[in-house]
Amino acid sequence: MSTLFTGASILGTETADIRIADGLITEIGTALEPGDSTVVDATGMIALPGLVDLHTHLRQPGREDAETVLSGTRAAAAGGFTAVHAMANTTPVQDTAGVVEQVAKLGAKAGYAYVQPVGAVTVGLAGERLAELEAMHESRANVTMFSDDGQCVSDPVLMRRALEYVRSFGGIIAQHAQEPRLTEGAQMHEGNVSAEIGLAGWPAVAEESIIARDCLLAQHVGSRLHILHVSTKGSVELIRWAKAQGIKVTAEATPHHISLDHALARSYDPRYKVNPPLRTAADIEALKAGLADGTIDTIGTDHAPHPTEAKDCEWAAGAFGMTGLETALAVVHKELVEPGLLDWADVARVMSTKPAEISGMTDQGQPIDVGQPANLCFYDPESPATVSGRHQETKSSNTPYEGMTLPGRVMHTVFRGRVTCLGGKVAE
Ligand SMILES: NC(=O)N[C@@H](CC(=O)O)C(=O)O
Ligand SMILES: [Zn+2]
Ligand SMILES: [Zn+2]
Repeated sequence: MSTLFTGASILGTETADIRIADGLITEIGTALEPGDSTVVDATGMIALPGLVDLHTHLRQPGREDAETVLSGTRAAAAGGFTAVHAMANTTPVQDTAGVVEQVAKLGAKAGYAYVQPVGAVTVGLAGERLAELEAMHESRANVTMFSDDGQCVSDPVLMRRALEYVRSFGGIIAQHAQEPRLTEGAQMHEGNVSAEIGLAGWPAVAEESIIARDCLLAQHVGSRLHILHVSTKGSVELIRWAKAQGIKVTAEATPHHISLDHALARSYDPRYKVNPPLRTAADIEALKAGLADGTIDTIGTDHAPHPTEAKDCEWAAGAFGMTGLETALAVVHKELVEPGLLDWADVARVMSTKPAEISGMTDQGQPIDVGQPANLCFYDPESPATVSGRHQETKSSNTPYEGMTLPGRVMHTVFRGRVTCLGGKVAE
């Protein structure tokens, strides 16, 4: 069985037909004969390697009311993703070989995207003692990335030990950079809007001080560090400095931090409540410039589904987090491609090649070439779509883009040769 995608523009440049069979790309060329292939029209669409997200909350085990591995990977397929990294803040926490293997197994069973579990750095995300990092690495889930995301590994000694520990097997620590003492009770970005509306502020320095510390620790012990959801201009500057020193640091920005700002909190709608908080226009500009010059390596969605009751309430009681898998590519198109900061090859880099490389994946993030695994995303850049949380694949409706029109949409997704999304509809 083979499928022929016709007329797509590969990374926004040459137009070609792409044939896939047996999980691989078997032919690329112009005016290919259909033969007995199923033909899928991709005219005018941008063909990208399947997107890879290093930062996804799938909520299973524990919060299946908000998301499951199945619903979350269906959302991934709808968003053009062929691999997601399932964050460790589940219940129970992904801090043992048993739990990470269970999550990987659920991913394989669902079949919509590669599910790579992230292991917790500390037992129960409690920040007190290291989890079984090596056992998780050696398990069938083959964990290489570890994170207490949701919590910061704030103890510098523990952070140092974690960095040292994973160095032996080429692992990486992904830090949620938030000095907890500086953010006690914090509700939103600390600035003129928080002062005006009377919500407790989360200062930029709470993020920047941890990034500075951890870059120096990574340098000291010679280990790899990844900074999750970078949100401030100062953070971008620190990471640019660290990279110039040769420190092995990589960094991520989310679609929401490059598109939305703290003024939205004036609505008191907890839909805009997220950790780290939405920042200022100047921070947004710095993040975009950082993505354009490579200081920021990846776009990570931080897809964080929450059930209605956790968001349908007053701001202070609302949960932190926003969904993002199904809007990520269109937001990147709008915020980075339309203004000319990135071209589609850059998008492939920040949303597929780089994240796959950071995680050490070998069959994702590959170029669109004959012989490569058939992991593909076809995006129509001229088909605006209005976001509706209720109509998304994710179980939760806490999208910050509700009612907004984004400039394009993912039409087809192929995961290891399986068409997981066709014409904007996720396969059954
Ligand atoms: N980003 C968030 O606001 N929330 C995330 C945790 C996290 O990414 O820190 C969640 O798990 O809900
Ligand atoms: Zn986080
Ligand atoms: Zn997260």
